[in-house]
Amino acid sequence: MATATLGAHRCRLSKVGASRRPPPARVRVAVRLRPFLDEAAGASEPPCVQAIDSSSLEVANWRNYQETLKYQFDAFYGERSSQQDIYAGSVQPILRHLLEGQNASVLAYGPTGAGKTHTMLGSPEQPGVIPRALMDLLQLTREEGAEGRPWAFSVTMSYLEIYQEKVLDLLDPASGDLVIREDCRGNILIPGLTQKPITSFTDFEQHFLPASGNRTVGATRLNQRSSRSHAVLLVKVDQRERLAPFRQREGKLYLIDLAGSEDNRRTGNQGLRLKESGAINTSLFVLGKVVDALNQGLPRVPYRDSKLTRLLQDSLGGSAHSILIANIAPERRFYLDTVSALNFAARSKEVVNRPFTNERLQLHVLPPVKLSQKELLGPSEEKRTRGCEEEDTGSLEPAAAPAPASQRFSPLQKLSNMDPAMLERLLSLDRMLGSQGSQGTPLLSTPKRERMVLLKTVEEKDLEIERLKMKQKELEAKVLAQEATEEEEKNSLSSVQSLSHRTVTVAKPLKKAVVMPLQLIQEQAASPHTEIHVLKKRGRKRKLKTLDNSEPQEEEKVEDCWELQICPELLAHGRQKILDLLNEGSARDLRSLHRIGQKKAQLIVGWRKLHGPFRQVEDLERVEGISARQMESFLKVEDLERVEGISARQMESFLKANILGLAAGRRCGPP
Ligand SMILES: Nc1ncnc2c1ncn2[C@@H]1O[C@H](COP(=O)(O)OP(=O)(O)OP(=O)(O)O)[C@@H](O)[C@H]1O
Repeated sequence: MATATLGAHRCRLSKVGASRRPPPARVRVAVRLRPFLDEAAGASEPPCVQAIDSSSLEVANWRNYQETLKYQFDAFYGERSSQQDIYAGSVQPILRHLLEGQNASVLAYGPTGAGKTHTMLGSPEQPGVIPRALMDLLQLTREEGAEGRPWAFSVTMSYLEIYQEKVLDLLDPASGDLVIREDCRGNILIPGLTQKPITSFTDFEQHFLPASGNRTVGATRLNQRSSRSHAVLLVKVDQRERLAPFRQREGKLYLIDLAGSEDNRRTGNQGLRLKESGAINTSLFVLGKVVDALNQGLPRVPYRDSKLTRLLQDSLGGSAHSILIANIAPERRFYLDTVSALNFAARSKEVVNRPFTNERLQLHVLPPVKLSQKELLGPSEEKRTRGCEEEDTGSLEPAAAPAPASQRFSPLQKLSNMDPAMLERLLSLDRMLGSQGSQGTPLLSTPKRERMVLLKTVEEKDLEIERLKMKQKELEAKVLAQEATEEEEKNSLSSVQSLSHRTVTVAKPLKKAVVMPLQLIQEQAASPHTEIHVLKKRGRKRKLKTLDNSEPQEEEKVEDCWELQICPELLAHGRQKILDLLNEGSARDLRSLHRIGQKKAQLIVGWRKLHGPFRQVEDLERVEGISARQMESFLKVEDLERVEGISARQMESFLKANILGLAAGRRCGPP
């Protein structure tokens, strides 16, 4: 007895960065054998497929009837298996991933007439995977999203078919061929595809049943109601965290009933049917090539060679938990189709996906809009007397259908000359209050006076945070400078010449309250230590000593001389930060730099106004006293012409004092 050894290659994904890649999840493969459609035929001929156990089967080898081909899958469902067996055994377990913001897909594959539509759709008496999954998913989201649970859920559905390489919206058949796109994270999108919100199974049926009627089916010799297209039901589960940090997740479930591969000698297809069959077979052929490319780790996976594979890009070798249900028929006349479907299934089981949680933090930073004091304070006294409600909704219209998000925030937009970070916090606060139920008073609906008080409090807190951050930066720089001095002393004392450098792990600075995309946070987390190399011996320096009023004289003793050596990346980063500060910082910001007092800060600002931006940090040396005339026209600060600029000698110590501190603060985000 020979055993098939198919799909022996392990799939290697073409993307790099293995350490940060999500854990792999192999495409799971189940095989379902449909019963004989004609019982009489079943009684007279044995099925061409034999079950071995619940996950393996054997097929006679047509080249040598003394042999059988054995196949091992994740599950094998025999003729007597019910719709519930397939659903509970293979599909239900992946639904939970959707509630974790991950993608999942179920594909029914197999030759025409082998039972794909029966498996996916079923009948009212024997509902298939689609109605069962929807029923469970809606139930799950209801339970998990109940009041008091951390997440709120919303579910939407879209339904499309790929017919002769056209993507058609089954919920809006008039929309024409749609385009498939990919976002920056590799998610496949179809702009313009109808999305219907569904909250109950009745909702789902209301949309799904008529849309199913729009699917292209036709009669062939092998199937009276043969699907002439690939049908894709997309169910999106959006979830929103009710409390801070207000994460949002999106999980997508693809339920796909593929059109069957067709041998046109047996289907007797002609004309349109033949053309349809050509498109179906071509896309299934490309599907096979995609699976092979993934298995062999080829650098190019031909996803774009057909609409079907383009759509399945994030399900095969992509980000979804995928299950392939290969449907096969027992009749001998299906033998070759059966072996070919089993071979495809065996290859697919080697494909490895990398599902990840599709999560982001809510960030609606509004562009700052400068408004007059009058606009800031809202309508006039006279208008104020009309009542807070009208004023605070920012509209004279009575409350109607919920406005789009951008409009809902319009009252806050009036105050948007504030720091965007503060606005974001307010919006989050508002959403939090809003999500507490209709009784809660969202911040934006509070009377203006209270709102202003709240805004002021938040502003004060932000200022305090800023002050603390400045202080922290100063302390960090001091500690580093002190460490450097201690090290210098230590090295001088021990006179260990061989020591060329030492590595210091910079104390982790407090995190700045910046909302960052999860991916960015993960990337930053991947480099846990910031290393600065300090104290490289430069040589020996003669110490000069001044004797009385005479000229400086050389002292006999020579001292070791040490210099800071910072890793070049950090050095460049620190310099850039200083440069940014010099070009964009206010006089107050500039004072956060070491060796820059109030007057020098004003001088720099004045210089910038006169001469344009600094091109490099060293341009500071060019800063010198500004003439009284220039001062009058630009600064109106009388005594700056007496302030000296920064000399070349001061420059070195200025850089040392500042670069280290600023570079050490690199993980805190932009200045
Ligand atoms: N497990 C099953 N039990 C009973 N009848 C089945 C089963 N599977 C399929 N059938 C019946 O077999 C016939 C063909 O099935 P179906 O239309 O699902 O095939 P298909 O693979 O979707 O074909 P096509 O690719 O041409 O659309 C249908 O009449 C269906 O009811």
